[in-house]
Amino acid sequence: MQNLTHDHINALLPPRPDNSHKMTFGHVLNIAGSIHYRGAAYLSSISALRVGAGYVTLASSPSVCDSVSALTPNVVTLPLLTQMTAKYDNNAPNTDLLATQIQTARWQTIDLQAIDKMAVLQLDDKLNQASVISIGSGLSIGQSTDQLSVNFSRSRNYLDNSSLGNKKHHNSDSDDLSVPNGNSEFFYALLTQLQANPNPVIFDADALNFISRLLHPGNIATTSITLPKHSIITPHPKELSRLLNLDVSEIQAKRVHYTNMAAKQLNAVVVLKGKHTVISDGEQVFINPTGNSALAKAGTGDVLTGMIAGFCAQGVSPIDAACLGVYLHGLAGDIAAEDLSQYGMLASDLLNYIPRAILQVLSV
Ligand SMILES: NC(=O)C1=CN([C@@H]2O[C@H](COP(=O)(O)OP(=O)(O)OC[C@H]3O[C@@H](n4cnc5c(N)ncnc54)[C@H](OP(=O)(O)O)[C@@H]3O)[C@@H](O)[C@H]2O)[C@@H](O)CC1
Ligand SMILES: Nc1ncnc2c1ncn2[C@@H]1O[C@H](COP(=O)(O)OP(=O)(O)O)[C@@H](O)[C@H]1O
Repeated sequence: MQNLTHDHINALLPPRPDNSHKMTFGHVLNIAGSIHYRGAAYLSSISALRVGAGYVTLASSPSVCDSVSALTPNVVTLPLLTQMTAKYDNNAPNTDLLATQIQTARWQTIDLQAIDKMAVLQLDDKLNQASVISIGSGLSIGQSTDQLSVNFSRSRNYLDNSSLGNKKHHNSDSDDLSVPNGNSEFFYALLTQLQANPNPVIFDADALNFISRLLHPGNIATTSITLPKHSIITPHPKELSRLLNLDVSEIQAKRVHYTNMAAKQLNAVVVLKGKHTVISDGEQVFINPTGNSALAKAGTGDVLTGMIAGFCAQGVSPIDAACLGVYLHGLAGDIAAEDLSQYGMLASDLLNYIPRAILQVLSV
């Protein structure tokens, strides 16, 4: 077990070669945000750029993409299935009915067919192109009203039934996994799609809650799931308690033990958030000394997810990216609190202090 230090973090910072271009520093695909959590999509996207990623694409519902674009010119957006949303969203909330309508429509309407294909291929291309994928910040666990989830689910149905590729069809009925609604189906489809992805994948917030539901349908642990090879998960204590099916008090009493255990069980880097955040890959364990109560404010976890993704995009290993992200996130909070107080700092303020934290680490 090791405490993170300035020197350690300084040594982990990725190089910035002079002879470089934006793709030298990697591409983050951030699947985030939903109708009530637009801020999370913004915070997790900008923070990836703030730590040096060259390019961030936000994949979300059209309305979230619009909101984020209105706030910042720095994020590229991928509105999922825009045309289908416009055509169908208000008319037919039933996913199966929609899938049928789409199947019918694509033979009747040449434009719609082209648009559908383009939209689905766009997302598939981005999954393959991205150097790192982050998923979950503000991705609502709500029921069928969640626009993004329903859209993605539709896109998978469409993709599976179309001639776009030889995608394996996910038949939820024949699966051990519980797939209780469209959102889980959406996440399961994404998880399946990501199995073969060789690049890091970061799961946060509601993505973790989906994983918990797959692990413990009806609170009975009946199955195991496999995360992509280079996964990082960033639970707060309640989220880890859901993942491990334990009480929060039990997790908090043995933070190092359970972080390590989860890392081994899920074969992932685990970041257990809170004061003295614990980071483990199942072998090494790091404890973070930075941060203060200014960070106990809505949205700071979304900033952390983006920071870790931004370092992964630059080719840093998952465990090192987690250490860099956590330490600099806390340090940015410490510097911000000197200016703004622990009372007054906002998650959006934290974004502006990330460069100062990096400068401080570079100065050792
Ligand atoms: N601007 C935006 O768009 C924002 C969007 N956001 C997005 O919203 C989504 C849902 O986020 P959320 O905050 O509603 O749910 P979540 O964090 O699971 O809390 C639920 C309950 O869990 C508990 N609990 C929480 N932390 C704990 C801890 N450290 N230790 C122990 N327990 C803890 C606590 O329950 P209690 O203990 O009070 O019973 C709490 O009431 C998510 O996708 C996120 O990305 C947010 O980031 C905010 C800004
Ligand atoms: N008292 C504290 N001291 C240090 N860090 C904290 C403190 N409270 C919260 N944090 C940090 O702030 C972030 C909060 O993340 P999270 O709980 O996911 O919030 P949200 O979902 O609102 O973004 C985590 O990185 C956590 O470690």
